[in-house]
Amino acid sequence: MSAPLLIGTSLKMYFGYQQTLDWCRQVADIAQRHPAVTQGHAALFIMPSFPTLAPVLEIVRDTDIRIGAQNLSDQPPGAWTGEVSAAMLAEMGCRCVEIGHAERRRHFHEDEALIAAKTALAMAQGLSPVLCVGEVDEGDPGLAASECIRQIDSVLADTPQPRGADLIVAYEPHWAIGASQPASSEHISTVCLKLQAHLDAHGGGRVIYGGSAGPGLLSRLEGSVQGMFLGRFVHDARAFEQILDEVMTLQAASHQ
Ligand SMILES: O=C(CO)COP(=O)(O)O
Repeated sequence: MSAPLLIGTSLKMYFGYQQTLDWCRQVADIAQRHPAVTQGHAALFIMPSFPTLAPVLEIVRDTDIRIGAQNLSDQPPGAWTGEVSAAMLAEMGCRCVEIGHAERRRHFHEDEALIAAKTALAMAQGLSPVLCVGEVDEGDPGLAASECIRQIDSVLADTPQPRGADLIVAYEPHWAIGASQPASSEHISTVCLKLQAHLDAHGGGRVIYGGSAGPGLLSRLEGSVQGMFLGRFVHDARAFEQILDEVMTLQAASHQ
């Protein structure tokens, strides 16, 4: 059987505390009964805000949903007021962590050296980095892929290989985040296939797409991505279910 499609989301800073827990209960319920998940065709991950990590880990305890943080410190534990270490995230049961999102690069001036340090610490603690890469402005997909490969190589230069499935690269063109619709399917497929070929040749990893993704997109991408990184368009948890329905349809089609 092929590897499960990765279907994940970051809740960013949209939801309140109780709202996050309620939404996670809904998704956990979907995960426990949807055949895409129970038959191993989809693997889910959720990245809620820091204060909700502990109760969310408890909510998903009887599921295979992976929980991750949206950020971590670039430093080992110590005198870093307000920061959260990779070690603590791993200890509490997180299995992945988001690194280098466009919003953190833009608003918090995160550069590649910082993103590389966070990635190395996450990997050392056994957390799967969800490493976000993407071009700033809309343009040629070949150039976009080259820019993303440059970002990947810069960040991963000093991390050990093979990385296998532990590395998730989220291709998120900055211009398609928070937009009314995702990048074109042709653009996404061209870039993601190039990134996947690059990872396959350099230590492994899996490429997923994010940026105004929602129901319907996975089907249009015809197998050119290993999953999706979702935002606003799964704030209604029923959209998660629709996307898992698509996973089942794709799975059935691949056996015809
Ligand atoms: O940045 C994203 C996921 O991390 C995408 O967010 P939106 O789907 O809301 O544009």
